[in-house]
Amino acid sequence: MIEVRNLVKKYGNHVAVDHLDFTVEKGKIYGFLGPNGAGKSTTMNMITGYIASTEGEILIDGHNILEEPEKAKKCIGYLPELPPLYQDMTVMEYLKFVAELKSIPKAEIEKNISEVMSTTKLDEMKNRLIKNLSKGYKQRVGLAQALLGYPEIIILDEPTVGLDPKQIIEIRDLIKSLGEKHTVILSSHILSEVSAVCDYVLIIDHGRLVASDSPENLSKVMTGANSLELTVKGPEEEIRKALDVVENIEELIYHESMVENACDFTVKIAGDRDVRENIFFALAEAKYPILKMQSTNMTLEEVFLKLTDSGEEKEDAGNL
Ligand SMILES: Nc1ncnc2c1ncn2[C@@H]1O[C@H](COP(=O)(O)OP(=O)(O)OP(=O)(O)O)[C@@H](O)[C@H]1O
Repeated sequence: MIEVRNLVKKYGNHVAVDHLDFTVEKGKIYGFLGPNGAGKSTTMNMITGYIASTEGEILIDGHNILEEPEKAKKCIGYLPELPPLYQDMTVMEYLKFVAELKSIPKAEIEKNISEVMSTTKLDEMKNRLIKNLSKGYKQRVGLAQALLGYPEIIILDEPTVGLDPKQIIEIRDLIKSLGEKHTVILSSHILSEVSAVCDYVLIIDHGRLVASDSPENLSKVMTGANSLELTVKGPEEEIRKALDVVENIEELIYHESMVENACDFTVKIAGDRDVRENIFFALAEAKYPILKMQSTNMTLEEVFLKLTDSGEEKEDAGNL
C-alpha cells in the first residue's frame, strides 16, 4: 500500500529524516511513535506530498508521490497537526469546499458528505460556524475532510493533541472504527494512545527507524524472551525438582529472597508460551506455595524509553 525507500530529508545540514525504510500494508492501523522532533511530521508531510524528499522514494499504491502526485494523493486522506479549517464557514460549507477541491464529482458530493458526517458524528453541527465548535468537534471536522473522496489511506498527525480526556476517547474510538475500512497511519508521542489503537508500531528517533513490530512483540523482543519473576516458599532444590515437570521452562535463575524460607527465581520461558497455570499446578501438587508470580515483559513505555534513550526524551516521560 505504502512503500518508503531510503527516505532522507535535510534542512540545510540538519538531517530530520535519516534513511527511513518501511512498508505499510493494507487494512491495519499503524502508529508512528517518537519523541518531539524525531521527524514524524516531516515524514508524514513527505508521504502526503506536502514537501519533497532530499533522497529516496515513496510509492503509494504503486504511484510515486513525486512523479504521479495526483494519482498518489487520491489514495490519501490527511489530517495535519494543524488542520487548515476556515473558521468563518459552517461545517457543511467547509466540507463542500473541500469536496470540490478534491474534485469529487458533483453528483456524489452530497452523499459523500452525508456519509462522512455520519461516520464522524457531525450531523448535529452541520450548520454551526467552525469557530464556534469545541476543539473535539473541530478535530472531527478535520477528520471528516480527510475522509472525503473515500481515500484508502488515512494519515493523522497527532490527532488528539490538545483534547480533553473525554474527547480523546471519542477520537480514539473513531480512529479504531476507521481501521475497519481504511489503512490508518497515526503519529503520536503518547504511548498509551499507540498501544490502545494500533496493530503495528514504528518507533522513530533522530529521524531513524529504531523498531517496528506489533506492540506485544516489541515488549517480548526487548526482554529477549518471555520470562516470569517467581517467589516460592520452600527449599531451592525441592522447588527445582517440582518444576521439572513443567514443559517450556528454559532456565531457572535463583535469587536470594527477602521473604523468610522462600526463594526468588527468574523463569525463562521458550517462545511465547504461557506456563503460569502449569507452574501453579506443579507447585501446588508439591505443596510449595507461590507467594508471587509476575510476568516481566517490558511495557511499551519501557521499550520506547530504552530505544530512544537520550536526555531530551527523559523530559518527555511526563507526557507518556
Ligand atoms: N522547515 C524546517 N526547517 C528546519 N528544520 C525543520 C523544519 N521542519 C522541521 N525541522 C526540524 O526537523 C526535525 C524533525 O521535525 P518534525 O517536526 O518532523 O518532528 P516530529 O517528530 O514531528 O516532532 P513533533 O512531535 O514535535 O511535531 C526537528 O529537529 C525540527 O526542528
